[in-house]
Formats: sequence, C-alpha cells, structure tokens
Amino acid sequence: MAPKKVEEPERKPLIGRVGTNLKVGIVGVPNVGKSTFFNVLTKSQVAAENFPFCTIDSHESRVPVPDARFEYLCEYFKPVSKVPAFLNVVDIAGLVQGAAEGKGLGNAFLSHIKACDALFHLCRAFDDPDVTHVEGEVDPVRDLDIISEELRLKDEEYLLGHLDKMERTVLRGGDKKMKPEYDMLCKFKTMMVDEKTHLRFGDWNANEIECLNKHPFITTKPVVYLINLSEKDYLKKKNKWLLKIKEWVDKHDPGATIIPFSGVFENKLADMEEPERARFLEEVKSTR
Ligand SMILES: Nc1ncnc2c1ncn2[C@@H]1O[C@H](COP(=O)(O)OP(=O)(O)OP(=O)(O)O)[C@@H](O)[C@H]1O
Ligand SMILES: [Mg+2]
Repeated sequence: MAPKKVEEPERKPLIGRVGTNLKVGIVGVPNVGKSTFFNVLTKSQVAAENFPFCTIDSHESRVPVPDARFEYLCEYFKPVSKVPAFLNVVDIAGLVQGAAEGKGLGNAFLSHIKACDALFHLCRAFDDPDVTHVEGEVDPVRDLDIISEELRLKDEEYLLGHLDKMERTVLRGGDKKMKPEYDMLCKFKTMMVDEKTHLRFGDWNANEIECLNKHPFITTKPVVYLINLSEKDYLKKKNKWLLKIKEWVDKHDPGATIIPFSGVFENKLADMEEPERARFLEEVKSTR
C-alpha cells in the first residue's frame, strides 16, 4: 500500500515584510523614556560593537543585531563582503490622547510609524516627582490603552477614507476588478471599526494578507512592550505595575513580548568605560 500522503499545513504569507534591515519605531505617551531608551541603544552599540554603525538622523539610528551564527559563517567562509543584520530604530515624539485627530506633536509622527515594520511600545512604570506625566499620575495600563486606541483610530481614519474612495468606483462605477479588494477592506472594517480590534489578530487568508500588506496599516505591526522601571525596582526585580501590564498584554496582545528595563540604569552603564562598568555591575550584583 502506498504510504499515506502527509498533508502539509497551508503556508500563509506573513503580514509585513521579511528582511535583514527592518525598521522599528518607539511609541508611547510623552515623557516616559523613549529618547532615553533610544540613546542608550545607540550609545551602547557604539561602545560595544565594532560593526559599522550609523546614525541616520537625531531620530533614527541603525543598530547591528549581534548574531553568533553570522560571526561563525564569516569565519568559516571568509566572504569578501560581510553584511550583518541591522535594525533601524526610530524615536517617535510622544503621542497623546487625540493624536489620531491631530492633537499634540504626535500626528505628524504617525506617518513615521506607518513606515516601520514593528513597534516598541514603551511605557513608564517609574515614579519620579521631577518627571511630569502628561496624564497627571503614572498609570502604564491607562497609557497602554491610550496608545493602542490612537493607533487603531489612525488606521480607522485611513481605512474609512480609502473605502469611501473605492465606493465611488466599485459600487457606483461598477468596477468589477476592484470588487474583491473592496470586499476584503470591508472585512477589515468589521474587525477594526465595529469590533475595535487591531488587524494583526485576524485569521486572514493569503489574499487578505496580500491586501493588508499593500496598505499602510499600523495595527498589523507586531509590538514589543518595553517597561521602563526605576533603577531600584529593576535591580530588585519588583514593581507594582508588572502584573497588571502582563494581564493587559495577555488580554489585548496575547503572546507579545514584554521587556522590563530601566532607562536611567542603562544610561549610567552606557556612559561608563571599562573597567568601571565591570566594577559597577559587580557592586550592583552584590546589592541585588
Ligand atoms: N527609568 C527611569 N527612571 C527615572 N527617570 C527616567 C527613567 N527613564 C527616563 N527618565 C527620565 O524621564 C525624562 C523623560 O525621558 P525622555 O526624554 O527619554 O522621554 P520621552 O518619552 O522621549 O519624552 P517625549 O515624548 O517628550 O519625547 C528624562 O528626564 C529622563 O532622564
Ligand atoms: Mg523623546
């Protein structure tokens, strides 16, 4: 008897693009530590890596992605040209509630977000009376809601505008060629506008993913959550918001990565030279 044919699972295309030169934008409400994180990332890479590094402008930096496999392959094959994977990181101005309608500085920057492949959603979980919070009190869960909703609203504005234009040609003009795309966009609308859900959570087929990739949607982009803690909380590995943030992510973006860090601590480290840095880290370890 012929062996049973093993059914291959359908391979769906990915939402977004694949590459060794991706762009990630740092989003969050104002004054939560986005630029601090951006500076730390760029500074520490300069100090620690001997890869070519380039600051594209004050808001965009290209950081190499260290990978032992790359080093090994270069060592083994000795290629003439060595091009490591890079991540372009973009520091985006803080977004406030209403940014999608043009409030604050953020609206202009939402177009920068559209050009990114993924997002770092940075939120503040440190208390510091000297660092004002735009919403009054520190509450990262409220901030997560604000940013996530502003991103959705920006997509909603784009989608409704685009559908409106298409209606003229597809519904009134009878353009049959555009009808499948129009129907797909209507399906996206049900999810995003009626159910108020980000588009990356839909179970889309290959045609729908192709259609998603054609449009500059923001809510299709994967998000990594960065939680900025005080130096003390980071070293103690304790913070009253962490569990609540985890619950929010489990509910709104299940499976997404959450990375707690401390902007001030990392900044301190990045400004140190060896052996001062090693000494400081030893000291910190002993106080943990
Ligand atoms: N973990 C931390 N603990 C205490 N203070 C911090 C921490 N991280 C950043 N700060 C301080 O918070 C202030 C705001 O930081 P930063 O300018 O990086 O915020 P931002 O999110 O880029 O703001 P904006 O949206 O206005 O661009 C700075 O004074 C910075 O030193
Ligand atoms: Mg900033």
